[in-house]
Amino acid sequence: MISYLFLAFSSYLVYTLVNRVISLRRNIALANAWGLPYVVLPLQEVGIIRSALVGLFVLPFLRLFPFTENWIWPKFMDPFTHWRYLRKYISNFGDYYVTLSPNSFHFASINAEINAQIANRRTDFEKPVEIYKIVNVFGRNTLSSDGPDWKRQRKIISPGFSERNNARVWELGLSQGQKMLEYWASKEGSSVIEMNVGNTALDTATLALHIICGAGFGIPQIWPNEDESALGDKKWAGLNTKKPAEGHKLTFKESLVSATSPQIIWLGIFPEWVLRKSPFKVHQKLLAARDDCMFYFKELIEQKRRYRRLGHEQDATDLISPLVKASDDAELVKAEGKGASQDEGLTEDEITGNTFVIMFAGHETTANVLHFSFLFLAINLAAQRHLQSDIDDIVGTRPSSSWSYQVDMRNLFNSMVGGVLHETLRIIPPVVHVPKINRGGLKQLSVDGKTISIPGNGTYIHLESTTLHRSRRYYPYSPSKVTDCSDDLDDFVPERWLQKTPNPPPEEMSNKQVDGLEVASFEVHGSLFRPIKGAYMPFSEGPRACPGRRFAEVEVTAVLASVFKQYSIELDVRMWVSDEELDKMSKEQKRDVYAKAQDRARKLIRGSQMMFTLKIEGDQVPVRFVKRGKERFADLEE
Ligand code: HEM
Repeated sequence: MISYLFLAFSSYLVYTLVNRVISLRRNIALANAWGLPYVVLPLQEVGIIRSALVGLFVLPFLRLFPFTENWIWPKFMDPFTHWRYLRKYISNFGDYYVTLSPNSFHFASINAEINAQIANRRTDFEKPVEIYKIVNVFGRNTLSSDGPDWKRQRKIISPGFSERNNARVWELGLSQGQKMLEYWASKEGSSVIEMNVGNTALDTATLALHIICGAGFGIPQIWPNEDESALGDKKWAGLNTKKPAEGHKLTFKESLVSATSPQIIWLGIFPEWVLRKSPFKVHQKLLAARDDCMFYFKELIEQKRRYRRLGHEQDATDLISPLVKASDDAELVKAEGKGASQDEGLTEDEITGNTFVIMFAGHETTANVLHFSFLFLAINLAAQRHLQSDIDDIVGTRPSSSWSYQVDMRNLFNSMVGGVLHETLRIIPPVVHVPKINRGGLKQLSVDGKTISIPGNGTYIHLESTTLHRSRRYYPYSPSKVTDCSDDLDDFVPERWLQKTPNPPPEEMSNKQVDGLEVASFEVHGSLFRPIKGAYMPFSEGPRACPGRRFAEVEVTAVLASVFKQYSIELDVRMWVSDEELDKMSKEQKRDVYAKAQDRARKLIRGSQMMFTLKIEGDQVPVRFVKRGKERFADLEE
């Protein structure tokens, strides 16, 4: 009996092995036939969970064997190889290449011409929605849909991203920037002159959450040092009070924080009924947060409905009211017997799904840009001084409460403030690559005057932003002042975005609408360097580009300008010397100690890990915000 079992098992193994060898040879032949440079891998995975498993188990296992250090293929098995190794290994292959294994054929591009074609041919190159299932925990949504389903949802959410909404983001960005400073000043050991902040990521996350709640949902939020009376008549139990609504464990803010944490991955691994029976606290806490969050979403949606019924619809500038309106209008059409409402509205499940996705996609991304901008400016004091001088030139001595969206936003965006925003997104984009899939037949693309073919039948495509954004082909550069590299494309140099002559308005801006959105006035006749199409991809491009791009740009511009108008940021060097010791130091000694802090901060930023977006895990970079004029390292500017 045992020998029969053994025979059956060995036959199965041999069959599988032979099959794999045949498909690998076929994939290699395909790559050769189409002249695509390739790397062979034993396996490659896509999707948040599967690629996390490779990153957490397979690669660390290989690293246990020192002889694998010089092997190239494990580097390409890393789902985030472009961030991890930047240009190091990719440069062997040129602007595009294929990674293939017995059961997969993936195409990666760091070429602007290719990216622009792929991103704009939506039906040829679809979104691999199966890898976004995890964001369906609150219902179906635009991020995880494709085809007509996506088109319908996108048409409904887009009008919310209007100039009226951007203006609201502007006001909130300015006021929340101030409130974050007040919160820091209120903490023990800090004052309005000098604030110690151990981890800016936590507070930029709170700030971004407040802005998405305020401008996205119409629910103002308060900082821990603020009193609920600051909410005036906009105080709603649980939605923005310090205590949860009756019968709930968490407030809206707390439940949002949990529901968007990496723990959410459990809901993608196990069905809900399994998690409900799980003895682990982490699973029970996650489900409780999910349930509370769903309760608050429903409350919020009901609130928008009531508001509409009271006839206040015209005043609504948030992103959720258009979803509710579309669903109510479709219901009305249905009730009147005029038919096909499902082609126009959203189901209740889609309203909660999209509410969550707007929050999820818009919160952490923007918070990260602010966090890394702060750190880069603390490292690069000369750039910070240039930023402050531009802010002073634009807003003078006017208080931030009087800065206008129409004029000041445009001017700040086209100055070093916009330079810092673009440079941070260039170096460390929160979304490191844009995935696509070719489900159909062979597709042709033109590149550098040649035609290349992309095989079909489920070829995954990765448009890799981190390496693309470091290409000498697309970005102005000079020799690095930080390393011995002959270009500074790995360094934070926001000045590279400033140019003397304004750009002509881009083609699509001359139409009244961009992707269904109103023209954003601050980009028309902008003077910042404008990379060619497909070369700058933090927000993706084409019909599936981020609808929240302007929301994020306005938010970051407002917060940076309001903070740096009054304060400077410096790395906290107390890990090496006390304040008293520092006061007695010569300029050279101060330069040395600051260099240590810069070096440590650069290393920690480079070590950022992908947890939905790039984040510094573990040790953080402590900083100090000091009133302008009170800087300790003002004389060190490079
Ligand atoms: C710096 C901040 C941001 C970055 C870097 C960013 C980046 C992106 C990228 C790359 C995509 C395309 C993803 C893909 O195709 O796989 C995307 C989609 C999306 N983003 Fe953003 N985003 C940002 C801010 C925002 C904000 C503030 C909002 C909302 C308030 C938002 C809402 C969305 C939504 C709803 C989608 C899905 C669109 C669709 O598939 O139709 N994003 N974002």
